[in-house]
Amino acid sequence: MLRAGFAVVERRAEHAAKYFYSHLFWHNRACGRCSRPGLRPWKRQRDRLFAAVTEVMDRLGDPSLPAYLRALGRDHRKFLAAPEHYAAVGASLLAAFARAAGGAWTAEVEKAWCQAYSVMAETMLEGAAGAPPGEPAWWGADVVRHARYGPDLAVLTLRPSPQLPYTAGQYVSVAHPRAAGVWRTYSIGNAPRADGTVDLHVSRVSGGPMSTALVERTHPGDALRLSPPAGSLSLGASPSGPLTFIAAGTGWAPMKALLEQLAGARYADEVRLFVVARDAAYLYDRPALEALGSRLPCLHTTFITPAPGRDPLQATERLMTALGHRSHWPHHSVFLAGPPGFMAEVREVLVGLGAAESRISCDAVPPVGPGPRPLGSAEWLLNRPVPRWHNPAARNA
Ligand SMILES: NC(=O)C1=CN([C@@H]2O[C@H](COP(=O)(O)OP(=O)(O)OC[C@H]3O[C@@H](n4cnc5c(N)ncnc54)[C@H](O)[C@@H]3O)[C@@H](O)[C@H]2O)C=CC1
Repeated sequence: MLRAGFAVVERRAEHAAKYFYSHLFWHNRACGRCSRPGLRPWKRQRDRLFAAVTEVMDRLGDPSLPAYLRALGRDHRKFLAAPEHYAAVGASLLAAFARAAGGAWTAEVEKAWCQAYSVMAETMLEGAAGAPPGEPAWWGADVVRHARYGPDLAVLTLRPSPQLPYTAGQYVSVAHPRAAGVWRTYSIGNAPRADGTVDLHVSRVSGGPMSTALVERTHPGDALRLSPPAGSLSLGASPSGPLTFIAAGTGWAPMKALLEQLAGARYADEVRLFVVARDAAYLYDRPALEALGSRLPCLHTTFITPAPGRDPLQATERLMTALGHRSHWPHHSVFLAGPPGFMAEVREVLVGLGAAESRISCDAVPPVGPGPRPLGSAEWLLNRPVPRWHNPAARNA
């Protein structure tokens, strides 16, 4: 019943999202300043709200749902989310769903949604209350270095205080004083260091407030905020056997962190690395890679870019060819990071080449750019899109 009700609402997602935010801000004007809808395009707001609810719908009945909601609640501490905010959001969400669903929103559907929402909110609050003792809701982090690589790329080195506990491959959400009310997720681009600093690799997204602020308007001395680290991408307790790492664009960041960890462990088995970039100028971290190669002699790196003047996606085609020329995929553990479309495509090809699905590790990343054009209902019915994966343990409203 929950799914049926939501399916009707989803077809009028934009309308429901507009109604939701208007209702929420109208009825809770005192707490609405942090993310007034006018600050962000509706389409993107709609995508985030519905990606989050869709994720919950997809996991209904799945034993992983409570853990997912607890992680979401723990992460929402950075918004200072209190029980009264959950109640306000629930009231507005149900009002918006009822409005969008029209006659399909029966008393039974409403009752089922009320019950489901209160269980979800309680589980999230439980997650918030169960955060490790002493864990702050966010970390302050000073920018100690800001390196630009062309107009659209930067690597920032931050010093969080207190020290941020994390494992190689994890990510954090970032808030910036010049992008009010926005939290965005970035993978940490280094294995834990003795001095506690962390690197974030940022590719500017056109119209993206956070990536633009981080690339263009951030300087040493600026103070950012970081959420608790999250994500399940990891080498595991004792990696063994041949390993393949595939990175596209700034997806290089978590791969670099994992490779640094391997180098620290003096890993000696075969390690392949494919670095894919939209052009040669985006192979921005070659000196670090060379240094890594000298610490990890078993590392074999292939750089892949499109032919000069060709579409950036040609790099993905070239990668596929290169992957096809390699063998022994059933024995390789594969680690993957990059744009969501890239990861989906590569995963499919790897499985076709014989790689074991259970040995392919990646953290899905929600889109940071504008979403696709909303579907018309006919298109929706004929070709219902696969919901975009949203990992709320990390990715934020
Ligand atoms: N943990 C993770 O998985 C991480 C993911 N990312 C994501 O990686 C992306 C990096 O963005 P940029 O550095 O600007 O990369 P980009 O847009 O320059 O893309 C790099 C290459 O990826 C391939 N590619 C891009 N979109 C594709 C698609 N839809 N289908 C197939 N291949 C595609 C192309 O070959 C392109 O040359 C962002 O979406 C970011 O969210 C970034 C860091 C960590």
